[in-house]
Amino acid sequence: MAGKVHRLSGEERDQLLPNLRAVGWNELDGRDAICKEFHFKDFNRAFGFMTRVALQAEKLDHHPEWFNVYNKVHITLSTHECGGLSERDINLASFIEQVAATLV
Ligand SMILES: C[C@H](O)[C@H](O)[C@H]1CNC2=NC(N)=NC(=O)C2=N1
Repeated sequence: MAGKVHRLSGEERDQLLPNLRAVGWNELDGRDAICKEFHFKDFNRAFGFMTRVALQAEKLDHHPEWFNVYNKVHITLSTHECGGLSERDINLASFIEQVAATLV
């Protein structure tokens, strides 16, 4: 993804975050980032999910911080380039939701 990224303004957050909060994304304490834990039926589904997210992340050059144990995947999104939340995180979170909806 080329181009400048900026940290979301208060107004942008008011506009973009409620949809993600509604589906279980939370803002971190002490860090400008969002996170969510996904639960799948088994490891196979969890890893299938991660594979699909990984391929998209690579395409977007925007990578999740994540932790997997068996059927759980905990994901944190933030943009290093601007030191906080940007539109890229919102876009990747939306994609992640679409993938999860087909696998949970
Ligand atoms: C050089 C490379 O494009 C950058 O480091 C990319 C890679 N993946 C990234 N992933 C995330 N989550 N945030 C970034 O700012 C970021 N930057």
